[in-house]
Amino acid sequence: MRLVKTALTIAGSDSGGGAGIEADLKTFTAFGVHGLVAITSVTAQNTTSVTAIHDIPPEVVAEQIRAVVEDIGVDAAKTGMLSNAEIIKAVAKTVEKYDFPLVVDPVMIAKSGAPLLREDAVDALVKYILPLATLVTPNRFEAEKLSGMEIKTVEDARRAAKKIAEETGAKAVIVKGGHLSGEYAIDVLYHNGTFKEYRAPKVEGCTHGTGCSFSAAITANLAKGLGLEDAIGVAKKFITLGIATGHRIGHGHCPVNQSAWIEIPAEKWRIYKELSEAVRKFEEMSPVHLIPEVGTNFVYSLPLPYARTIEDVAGVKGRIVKYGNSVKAVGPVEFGVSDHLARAVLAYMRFYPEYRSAINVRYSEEIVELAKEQGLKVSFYDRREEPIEVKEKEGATIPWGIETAVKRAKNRPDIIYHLGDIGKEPMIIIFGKNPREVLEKVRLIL
Ligand SMILES: Nc1ncnc2c1ncn2[C@@H]1O[C@H](COP(=O)(O)OP(=O)(O)OP(=O)(O)O)[C@@H](O)[C@H]1O
Ligand SMILES: Cc1ncc(CO)c(N)n1
Repeated sequence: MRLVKTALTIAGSDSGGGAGIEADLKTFTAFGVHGLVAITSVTAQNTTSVTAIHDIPPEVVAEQIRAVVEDIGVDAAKTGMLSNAEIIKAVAKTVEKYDFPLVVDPVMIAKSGAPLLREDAVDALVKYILPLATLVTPNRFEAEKLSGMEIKTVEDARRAAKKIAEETGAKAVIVKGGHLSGEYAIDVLYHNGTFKEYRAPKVEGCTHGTGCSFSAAITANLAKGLGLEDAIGVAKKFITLGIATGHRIGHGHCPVNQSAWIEIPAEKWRIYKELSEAVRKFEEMSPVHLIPEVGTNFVYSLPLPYARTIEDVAGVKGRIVKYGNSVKAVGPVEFGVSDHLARAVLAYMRFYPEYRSAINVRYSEEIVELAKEQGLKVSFYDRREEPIEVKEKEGATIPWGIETAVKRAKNRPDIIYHLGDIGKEPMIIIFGKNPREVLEKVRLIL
């Protein structure tokens, strides 16, 4: 028995690695599915344009499908860019022999505006491929073309989805709402005579390859045995995260980040382990005189672009406190449990993205002097200089303070302190790339 599930993508290559086969393979990997490919066309493409297209001979496309189905086996498949009518016919003739679910992304035009399907091939797509589809995933413009209707609202999208399903014989149709206006990205599924809506807040981010990655995510989850509606639900979460966390590369539409789905949980686990270990070592050092009245926290953030809010920063729940002659972590390491120190590290990362860990310790002139003697760079901010608009904005003091201190220093400061204010204890914050480096700096001042 084969333990790993397999998914096949029949699509074009995007040299920019954002859409097409490349997006599909990364998506399959993110879901733990073994990816198989049948390349239909090679495009020279980046985030701004498509500059060349070289179609693969139809018989070679068909042979790629046959080769993997007959040896390895395919649990689910998708089509992307099919480019011309001959490739469409060859693909249809080949896949109709097999019974795996087929997701059809009716790719017509790239985000950059380049046509990826010949005008005269739309009819072939409708005639030969759509009747074989378990699901068709048109965006607004593709759905307009396939239904002959104008689509401006979710209500229009519903009518178009139903019409496309009824006219083409596709088992289900989801009209994607990425290109409709509004606060939410709403996709409308028509399946078994009923409608279902999938909605997510529209996010600012990277949208090259959204359609490919979305349909690949549905395909991967069908391969894993999920029902259609559940597979779409997972894919919707996946694509929203991928858009929000895209790396800003290139000069045009930056690509969806398919890795976020697995990278974030994996990083969180590493952070949990490293920080827990460092907290244990800090307790062993028993630095009672370093613990301020409000207690110490020790934080470690996800890397950028994943570090967005305090929920992305791990800290010690209940902080680290004095306990007789020793120091003790009150609770375990968790994400989202630090407020002040998490904001400080997020603010610091805007200037020094690799410095993701910090600890706060009691302020005293001696500690600051000792740190300087040990060669640590020190900067500070004065809460009394805080502009009124910053004071009035919830959670703005610390980012302002860190920014002020960073800008005041000539070189990157290892330590930032402030002298407190009415009702605010003065404090020292020590920064490092990771908890181990932070602990080394703590040792220097012990
Ligand atoms: N800004 C956004 N915020 C959240 N979700 C979005 C956004 N843009 C698109 N989506 C979602 O991404 C998925 C893909 O939809 P979209 O309409 O962008 O596909 P597409 O136009 O085919 O993409 P492609 O660029 O690959 O051609 C859908 O679930 C859609 O709702
Ligand atoms: C190869 C390829 N397939 C699909 C898309 C969809 O955007 C693209 N840009 N490039």
